[in-house]
Amino acid sequence: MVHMHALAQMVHMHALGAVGMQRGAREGIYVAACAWMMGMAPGLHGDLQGRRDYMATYKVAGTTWRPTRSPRLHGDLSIPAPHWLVWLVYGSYVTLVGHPVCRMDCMASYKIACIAWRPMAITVEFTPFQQLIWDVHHIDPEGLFPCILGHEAAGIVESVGEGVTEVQPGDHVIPCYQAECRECKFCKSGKTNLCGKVRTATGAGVMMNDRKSRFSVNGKPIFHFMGTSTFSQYTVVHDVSVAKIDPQAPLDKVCLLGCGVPTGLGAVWNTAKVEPGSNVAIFGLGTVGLAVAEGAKSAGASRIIGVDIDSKKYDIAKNFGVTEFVNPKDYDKPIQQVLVDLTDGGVDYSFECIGNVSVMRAALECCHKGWGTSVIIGVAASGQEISTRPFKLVTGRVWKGTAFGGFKSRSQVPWLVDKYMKKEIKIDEYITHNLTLGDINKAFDLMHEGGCLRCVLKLHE
Ligand SMILES: NC(=O)C1=CN([C@@H]2O[C@H](COP(=O)(O)OP(=O)(O)OC[C@H]3O[C@@H](n4cnc5c(N)ncnc54)[C@H](O)[C@@H]3O)[C@@H](O)[C@H]2O)C=CC1
Ligand SMILES: N[C@@H](CCC(=O)N[C@@H](CSC=O)C(=O)NCC(=O)O)C(=O)O
Repeated sequence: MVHMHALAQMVHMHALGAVGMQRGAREGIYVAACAWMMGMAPGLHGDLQGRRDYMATYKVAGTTWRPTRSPRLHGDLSIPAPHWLVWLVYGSYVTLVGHPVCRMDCMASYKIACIAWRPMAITVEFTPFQQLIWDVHHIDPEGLFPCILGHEAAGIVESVGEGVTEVQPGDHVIPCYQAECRECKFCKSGKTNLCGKVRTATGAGVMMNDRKSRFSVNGKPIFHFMGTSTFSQYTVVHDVSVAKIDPQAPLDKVCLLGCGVPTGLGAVWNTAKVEPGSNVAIFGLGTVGLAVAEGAKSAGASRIIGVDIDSKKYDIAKNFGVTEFVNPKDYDKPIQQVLVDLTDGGVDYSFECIGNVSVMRAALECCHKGWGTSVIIGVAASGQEISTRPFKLVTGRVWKGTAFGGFKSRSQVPWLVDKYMKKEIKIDEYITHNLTLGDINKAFDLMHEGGCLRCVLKLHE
């Protein structure tokens, strides 16, 4: 009973938009409202017919939506059936095209909302719908749809469930897809930042206590995503999945500390433990790769070689510490050989920040014999496998991986926020675009053109 009660601990946070609200099963928690815009006609872009009286954003400054009833006690949303199609297609698109879509979408703080299933359909060019559905399940068994996407955000606690002690309504928080319970085998090991307490539930898109979702549309459950589902104005997360942060910190900036920036910094500081004077190669100069560069520079690396197929990345990468740039397209020989030749036998540390298994091999093989360490950060499509000659490991190279840069989320995200407030780490520099939700397609275009690192989407001006 006690155990069940503990599992029921949750936090209700109003962060972004939301989707349907549902009374919590046992814990008396309620949530959410919807955030999608009512102004546009449903149809091509899949606008949803949310019930206006549940457009509850009453604690969100500047909102035009006002609840006529408490969002805590009522509600579901009414979504016309055809929009499920849009939603599923969008979900498939995210899964197939990969994390850039998710990640871009996830940039949000309170005053900001992203809606997972809105206009994305227009960018989908895949054809057979059934094939898409098959791919959703085939490519990523954890990619359950329909769901509310989003995992990189910041917000304010709206209400808490019984037994929640570490956060209170009004607290500023960053949701943590990597939880930290401090009591499971993983947390107590001192060897990892992974947490086992709610992982099986978050991987299955449900809450831990009753294995059910807190979101629904027309009575049909909508899955949670990564235990966060931050593309909504309100969300429901486990209490072990929020880090309480300095209330002075600007939420529309520190939302980036929910994933990519800590991952890059932590890969260097916690996972690789780069020493002063090291040679470092970074494959992929998106936000994660640039955060690796920033971390490597602060760790005292002497050479930081950025590798990217987009030469435009070099100019920006210099500002994060990259000292040299290599575009694999400029060479006939394998990129690992290019790097070995450039560095008198190989680099001390390499980081794969793309999610490409061929590049992961190159990143390992460009490491110096005897000691070179390669850290896999990129998330490959589910089912993909890495390979190399075992001899590469026999002769002293080390292959590692990292999730959230090895940071213990609840303990260390507040520390990262403080470092940002003291100007010891960058955040603003990763935000290349600030757009409104209505411009979300433009944001996707920018991202695909390679000109966008992180785009923060505002729901309302
Ligand atoms: N392990 C973890 O905890 C986390 C992993 N990730 C993963 O890290 C990866 C990077 O994320 P972002 O920086 O946000 O992505 P991004 O899409 O912004 O950046 C990727 C970069 O790789 C470059 N690139 C693509 N193919 C390449 C190739 N063959 N050779 C060289 N460069 C190539 C692109 O031009 C781009 O600059 C993703 O796979 C993401 O899922 C992100 C956050 C946390
Ligand atoms: N479900 C995928 C693997 C997804 C994955 O590796 N996720 C990363 C976070 S990516 C952030 O943008 C991660 O840290 N995972 C650790 C975890 O505990 O989930 C698959 O099945 O391949």
